[in-house]
Amino acid sequence: MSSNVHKEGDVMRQADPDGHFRRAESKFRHTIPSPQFQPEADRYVLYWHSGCPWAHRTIVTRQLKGLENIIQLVKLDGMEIGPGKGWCFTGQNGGPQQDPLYGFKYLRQFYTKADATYEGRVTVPMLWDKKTETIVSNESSDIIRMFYSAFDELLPVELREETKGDAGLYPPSLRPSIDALNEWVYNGINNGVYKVGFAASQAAYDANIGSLFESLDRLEAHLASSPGPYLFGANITEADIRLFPTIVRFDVAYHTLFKCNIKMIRHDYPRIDRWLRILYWDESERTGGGAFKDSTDFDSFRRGYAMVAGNGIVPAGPLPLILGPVQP
Ligand SMILES: N[C@@H](CCC(=O)N[C@@H](CS)C(=O)NCC(=O)O)C(=O)O
Repeated sequence: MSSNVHKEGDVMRQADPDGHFRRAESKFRHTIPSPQFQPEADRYVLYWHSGCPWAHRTIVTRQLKGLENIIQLVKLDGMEIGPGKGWCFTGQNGGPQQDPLYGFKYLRQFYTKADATYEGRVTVPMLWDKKTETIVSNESSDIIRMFYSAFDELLPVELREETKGDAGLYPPSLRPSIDALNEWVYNGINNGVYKVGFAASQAAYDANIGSLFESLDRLEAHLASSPGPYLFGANITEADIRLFPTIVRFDVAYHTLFKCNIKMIRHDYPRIDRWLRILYWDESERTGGGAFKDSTDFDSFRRGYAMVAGNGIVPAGPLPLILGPVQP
């Protein structure tokens, strides 16, 4: 009973027959660097949609790493429901009218170009290789790790992970701690909101809502017991990158549209809220000039979640969408 295989037209069906949402494994898991995929400028293209939290982490990382001139970005700006449809180009929400490489209208066309027999879900983010004309990866957690260091030889010395040492995004000294936190944050929070929001039965909702808020409580406690301002101290790490897209959507989308409404970040989790605002409002060099703020499109994800989890009506609040800047 897994959601691994979804036939065309199943875009809106997210839960398994028992009402539980189970995220499918990503199918394309190649790596850069590898013999087939070498780091080169202007060879790879990242396809994304601004509503998607998994794509959001790759966009943040691209900017934090200064990869803007190395990895091309192409924005899908629509979602159509029906057989053969899904993520698409409309030209009406800040993206191009059609794909600049092949003139495709749907993301699905890349998946079937890469693998004519592909039957899995057609998801963003997706990293495309222009040279071999195939998908490198459609797994955000792998893509961000490639971005940390695979292209470092093409970047100025000060942006390389080797130069940054313990201040890097995924420094060897912190890897076990980051991995451990990622694990429960993914299950309880990143994917936790989806297990609640896509639950198709009361039993599935009831089974998952508690662990989401227990995980948020645990996160608040983690921040209370750590030096801050970031999850692992004075430097932004992978743990912050992976958490941010979920937390920045929480009050304005998940709380209402996904029924994650036992508590709100801004009213009930002062340390998480502070952490969020420090990242969001930072437009200094530390964030590549605003990687978190620039990549956050509140309207896009409010509209997106209203469509997938509601009837398309976008709730007005809470206002403001995010509280103001705070000093780190
Ligand atoms: N494991 C993937 C998940 C990506 C994912 O689920 N993306 C969603 C958008 S937020 C998607 O494209 N959904 C379309 C579908 O499931 O049909 C990753 O982290 O990259």
